[in-house]
Amino acid sequence: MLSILAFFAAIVLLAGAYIRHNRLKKLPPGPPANSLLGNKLPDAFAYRFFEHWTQEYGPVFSIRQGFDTIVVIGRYDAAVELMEKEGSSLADRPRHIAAGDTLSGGMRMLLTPQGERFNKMRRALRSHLQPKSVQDYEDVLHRAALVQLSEISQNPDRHLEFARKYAASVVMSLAYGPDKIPQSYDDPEVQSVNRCLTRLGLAMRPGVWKVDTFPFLRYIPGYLNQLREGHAEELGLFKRLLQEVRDAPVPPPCFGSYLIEQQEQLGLNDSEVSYLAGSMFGAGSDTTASAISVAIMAAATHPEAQAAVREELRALGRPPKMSDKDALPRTSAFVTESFRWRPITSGGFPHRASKDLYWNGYVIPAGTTVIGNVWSVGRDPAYFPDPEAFDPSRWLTDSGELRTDLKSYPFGFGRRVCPGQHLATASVFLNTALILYYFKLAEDEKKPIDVLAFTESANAAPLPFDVVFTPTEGEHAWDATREAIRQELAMAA
Ligand code: HEM
Repeated sequence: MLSILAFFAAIVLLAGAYIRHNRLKKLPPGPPANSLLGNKLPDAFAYRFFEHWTQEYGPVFSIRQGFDTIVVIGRYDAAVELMEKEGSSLADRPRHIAAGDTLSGGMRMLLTPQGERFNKMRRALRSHLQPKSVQDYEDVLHRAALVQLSEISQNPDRHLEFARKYAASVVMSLAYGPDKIPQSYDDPEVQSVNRCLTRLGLAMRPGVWKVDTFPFLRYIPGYLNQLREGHAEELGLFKRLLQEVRDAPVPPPCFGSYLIEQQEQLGLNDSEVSYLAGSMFGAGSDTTASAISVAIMAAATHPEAQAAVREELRALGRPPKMSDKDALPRTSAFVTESFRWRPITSGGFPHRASKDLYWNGYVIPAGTTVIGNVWSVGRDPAYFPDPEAFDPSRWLTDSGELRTDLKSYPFGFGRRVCPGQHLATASVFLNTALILYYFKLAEDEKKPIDVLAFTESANAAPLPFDVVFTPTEGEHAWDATREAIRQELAMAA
């Protein structure tokens, strides 16, 4: 008993010394903290709460959770200076024993620490998701977007569900080939992958797995069994899905085929390539679906911005395509503003400093968790005046072109920036353009949309909301609109 007490006393003393040592290093300012437990954080929407601390303590503030220091960046210039320019020193992730090491076996790219495995995975994903490769997927995206449009035209009340099905179709088809396009979001394979994602989301919730704060808990027999079983299940699923690609008589055009063909050159083992393809679904499906739904929400609640986009789209004289993007700056600006207004990964994803970093006379010590708070960076009043206003014109030059000198970082920062950003942007652009070409969107007066009602999770999804869809030509044009969409879909099939 005495030795256990002595052990814990030593931990407390060491932690105290560590905290004092970091204080001496002049950390960025921050709210006062309990000397042992650190700062109390709200149970929900910490990223919104952090905006208040940004206003109070400045663009870069520090907080503490147990023994860990966390630095939060909430303004544009500081994000560029630290997250972007110091990107190579912030390419690591904080250690996630529960979700990363155990549940993902260290192979889920999002949680993989900086190092050889991360570099190999990133190289493989990048080559397949760069802008040029995304262009090659134009037909897949176009067909899937038309399917979504057609479904909305039949059952407008279910627009959220159709956005989820669209995103699942695109990512499944890109990862495993066109045969894998699900017929519905309830498809058993989509559901199996989603079960894994739910488990991941739970394992990543701060405080759920105490082992992430007290690593010695990992040695308690049986403690991590539930996560180990989860890992075995998801590895089995990801391996089976990739094996189906391997067994196909003709390799389908997809990321899975590329991984199998290039496996040796990429230097990745069977489990790693399986996880890489499987992670694509995890990272890219619900995020894209939520971003499409946010654009729908923005359109329904901002009739003038919506009308400006429709005018541009209608001037084309035919339904828009992905390749029209350069000719549709207002539509692009609308999408970019929807990313800023309600970013999906609102709180950003934690990075880890691999060396001491210096900012304005403060030190961010090596080992610190650094979070670029996407919500706040996109609300920096110096760059985005009246930040809560939805105003696509902030992304346009005086001559109406899309600005290239501004970003709101919805896809994160530096070396860990989302490799799927071009694909996701193409998806949101195409769906927004097609929906606003064919339909006028409005709020239901009896059920106004709560534009702040989102899920509390790493990727925020809008809670169900009602939208009134009316054909662009008016109520009388429902049949003609459905027929026009049906014909376009037939041509694209
Ligand atoms: C609107 C949709 C999307 C949003 C908002 C989004 C956002 C993000 C963010 C914020 C990160 C973390 C960046 C950081 O650490 O600073 C991330 C990482 C990642 N995303 Fe996306 N993403 C989206 C779609 C996609 C798609 C379509 C794919 C793939 C098909 C994808 C694959 C990934 C992967 C693999 C990572 C991990 C990268 C790493 O840790 O190095 N994402 N995403």
